[in-house]
Amino acid sequence: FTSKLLTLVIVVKPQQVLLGLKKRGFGVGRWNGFGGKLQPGESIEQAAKRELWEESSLTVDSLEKIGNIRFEFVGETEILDVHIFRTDHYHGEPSESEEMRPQWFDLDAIPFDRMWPDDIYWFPLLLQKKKFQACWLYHRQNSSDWFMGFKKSG
Ligand SMILES: CN1CCN(c2cc(NC3CC3)nc(N)n2)CC1
Repeated sequence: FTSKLLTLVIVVKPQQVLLGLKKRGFGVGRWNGFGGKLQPGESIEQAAKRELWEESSLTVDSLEKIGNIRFEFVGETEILDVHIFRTDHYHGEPSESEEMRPQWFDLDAIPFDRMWPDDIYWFPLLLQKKKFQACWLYHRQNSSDWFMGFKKSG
């Protein structure tokens, strides 16, 4: 198996969370935090800050590393190793990019039915400022329906 390092940044205000609607590419049509791949020579945190800026035009002083989820897909050999960050302090106003349309959501109105199915399991932990690790095994039936289960961690 090979693993691909990816970043995910969730921007939180006291009563709201910033999500972006993915306009193209992997996860198109789903609301998610902001993130992407690392460029050569970049640390994970540098990549996370860059992707946040590219996709939402927000800048941050600091990111808090709060989680790591590894996604395996039945029948595929590449594992997605997603490093998840939270920030409560940012600069600027969110604006639409080619990749993402940002929108603030009340914490009791997070659109889990239009997000990746794993999110409903770990978003509450992020909002409670808990740190977590998880492994998911996804079955990609066809382009639309996915189902998944915890993969024995390790
Ligand atoms: C740029 N990255 C892509 C992967 N990603 C994912 C993935 C994910 N589930 C995996 C089955 C796909 N779930 C969330 N919430 N984010 C973060 C952003």
